[in-house]
Amino acid sequence: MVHLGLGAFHRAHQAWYTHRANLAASGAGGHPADPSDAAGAADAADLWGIAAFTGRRPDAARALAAQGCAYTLLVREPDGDAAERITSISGAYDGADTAAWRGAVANPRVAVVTLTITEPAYGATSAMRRLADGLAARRDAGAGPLAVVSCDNLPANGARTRDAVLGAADDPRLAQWITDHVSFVDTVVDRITPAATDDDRAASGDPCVVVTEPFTEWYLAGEFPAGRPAWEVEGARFVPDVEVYTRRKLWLLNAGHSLLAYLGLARGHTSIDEAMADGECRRALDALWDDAAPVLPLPEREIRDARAALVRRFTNPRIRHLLEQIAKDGSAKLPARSTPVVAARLADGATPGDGQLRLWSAWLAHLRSGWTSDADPGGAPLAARARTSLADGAAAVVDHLLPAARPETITSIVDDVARGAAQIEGTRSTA
Ligand SMILES: NC(=O)c1ccc[n+]([C@@H]2O[C@H](COP(=O)([O-])OP(=O)(O)OC[C@H]3O[C@@H](n4cnc5c(N)ncnc54)[C@H](O)[C@@H]3O)[C@@H](O)[C@H]2O)c1
Ligand SMILES: O=P(O)(O)OC[C@@H](O)[C@@H](O)[C@H](O)[C@H](O)CO
Repeated sequence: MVHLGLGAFHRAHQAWYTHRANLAASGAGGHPADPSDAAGAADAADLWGIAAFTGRRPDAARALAAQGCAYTLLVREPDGDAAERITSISGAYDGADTAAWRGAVANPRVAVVTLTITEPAYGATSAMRRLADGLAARRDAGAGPLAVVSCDNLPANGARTRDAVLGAADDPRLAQWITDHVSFVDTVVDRITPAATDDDRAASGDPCVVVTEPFTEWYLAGEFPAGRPAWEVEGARFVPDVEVYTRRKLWLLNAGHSLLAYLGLARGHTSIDEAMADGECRRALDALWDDAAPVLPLPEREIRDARAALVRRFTNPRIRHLLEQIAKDGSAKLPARSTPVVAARLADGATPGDGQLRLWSAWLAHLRSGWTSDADPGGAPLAARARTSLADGAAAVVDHLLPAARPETITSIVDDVARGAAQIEGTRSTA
């Protein structure tokens, strides 16, 4: 396997599933061969190794390579940590090392490329060019078909990757080769994995430690023309279509996270569990979920259970998920987390939903006071307008989140969003 985006989540999720699949295959577990080394050990045929590339900076690759690519996964249970040594990553590389990248993707023993490159990367050209470049090297090497598996929090992430990579392939013959040989798998991934802290590193004695929660989920839909690890060993589910799971995850968990982040920051909180202890945030979360429930194509009972499970996960005081981390890149995240709910409600003749608009208001308040260009480069034009006035900011937010709505609908939503932000800020909506 090859991975792009060597962050915390990949190491808590795909690398862990692969590690466990290796353990099951070998009976004992072992360190697999590095797929970037074309002459790598053939005796590890049943084990899967991951050549993992960082996306933007070399630091994570250097630190991991310096310790032989193995690291500690701390699974934070409510009453203590369970530590596991993960050995599925077999090589860690600076993403800027284009020779290593091309060599890895072109290796005929590589069957799967996974991605965790964050949501904005799908609208930017650099990551998709890199992927197209690797696939061009694979075509030139005659290395055959493979699967590309996006593991980012986006609806139809496989289809979205395919469209973006075809857009980045300037040569039509490469685009045709990709269409004929590359399968883009849609996924829904779930495991709350906050960035590790200095305390976590000191306590574990591992500079590359990853901290995560016990819960984990992975739905996949698509073909693996060159094979794959037995991820089902740990419960990964291969399904014909992931759409319903996508909606449940993005509309409940991720939208809830974004609401708690923007409202929680405005109310002086630092982490998800702190925001959950604030009655005002909890009521806002319930209202957000109440709005999503009627347009979620799931039995009522399933939605109730999913909400209860999320309350348990969000209130885990041992997972300190920082609101600042979740608040990043709102301009790329909210169109997937809230827009479809509001659009579906409007299409059903319902109101946009006060709970959803509270999220939009909280985001507007954040654009006015908490936004920084490195935390959300794509939000710059919105923040500029938001800082001019609440009314202009509300219009910019609604334009961004609901570009196709009817003018009379927009006018009333803009007013509501401005009023909500004024209330969060304790100012007047005309300010
Ligand atoms: N952390 C979680 O709880 C979680 C859970 C489910 C899904 N995810 C998905 O995984 C993504 C990464 O989360 P994380 O916790 O690993 O974050 P992280 O900050 O630890 O790592 C992000 C990785 O993405 C890379 N990256 C960023 N922009 C890129 C670009 N333009 N091109 C290539 N690589 C790029 C970075 O270099 C880094 O390796 C999230 O954005 C989300 O879509 C995360
Ligand atoms: O990772 P992001 O930046 O897409 O979103 C922040 C969180 O909402 C997210 O990481 C969740 O923790 C995760 O999606 C849980 O599976």
